Amino acid sequence: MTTPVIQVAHAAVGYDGPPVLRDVSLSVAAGEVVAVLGANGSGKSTLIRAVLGLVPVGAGSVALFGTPQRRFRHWHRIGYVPQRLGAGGGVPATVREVVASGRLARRGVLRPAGRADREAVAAALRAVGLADRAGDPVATLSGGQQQRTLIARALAGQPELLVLDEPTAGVDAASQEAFAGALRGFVDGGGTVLLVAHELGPLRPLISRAVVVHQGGIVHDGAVPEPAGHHADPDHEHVHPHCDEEPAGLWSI
Ligand SMILES: Nc1ncnc2c1ncn2[C@@H]1O[C@H](COP(=O)(O)OP(=O)(O)OP(=O)(O)O)[C@@H](O)[C@H]1O
Repeated sequence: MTTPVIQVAHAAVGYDGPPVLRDVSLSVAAGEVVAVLGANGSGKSTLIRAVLGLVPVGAGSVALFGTPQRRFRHWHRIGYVPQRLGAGGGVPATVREVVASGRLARRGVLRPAGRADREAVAAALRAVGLADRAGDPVATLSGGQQQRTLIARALAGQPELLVLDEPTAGVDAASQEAFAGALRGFVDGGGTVLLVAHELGPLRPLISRAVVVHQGGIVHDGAVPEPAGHHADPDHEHVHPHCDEEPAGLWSI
């Protein structure tokens, strides 16, 4: 059996106060694209932050690429795009500069960018469809394009695992499609993805597994459930019969 990329075992995770997640276990194998679903405040972001060591794990354990998280040092193997982070922030950086910053963990701050760095940045820009905006200040881009810039920054580091917190939230349709294409390229190249999502949209065909967080635990781990209330959608496909087992209402839109 190959070593899981992510292995969370019986983890309790929280901030000050009672744990947000209790006895959570999750294993993600190489090449999987796992969506973390759940209602607002259910703990989706907390789960992925715990995987990355950004929130302490009180009980249980987390391992990355087979190494206990507290001993894990190869963070360049992981690309992370946090939730709703403005790429512009008033900084007059160009799209290319922001994307190039994703190379720093690989090359070290003091070594000048080499050809491999420039090629990785160019490939990441092409992957998200922003090659023609490379020289533009990030602040002049739409919200969706700024989000794509952040995804390109993560891709530029050539990670093996991408962790994305609501990458398509509030993003225009063109950017969602561009992002889905970039993600497909990443997965076709052998990458592994863990992402939080409210609406899967064009990402849906890429998702190999869904994990639903509810009331502090994982209540579903398997096929992507149908979102509650979306059966009336014009593009809703009836790929399954209606049944009582459907975890309706467990992830809100
Ligand atoms: N930094 C923090 N300090 C204290 N409590 C927090 C912090 N971040 C989140 N929480 C709490 O943890 C719980 C889970 O939040 P989390 O952001 O993980 O949920 P979520 O499922 O990602 O929600 P959303 O869909 O709204 O992003 C919430 O009750 C939230 O208030």
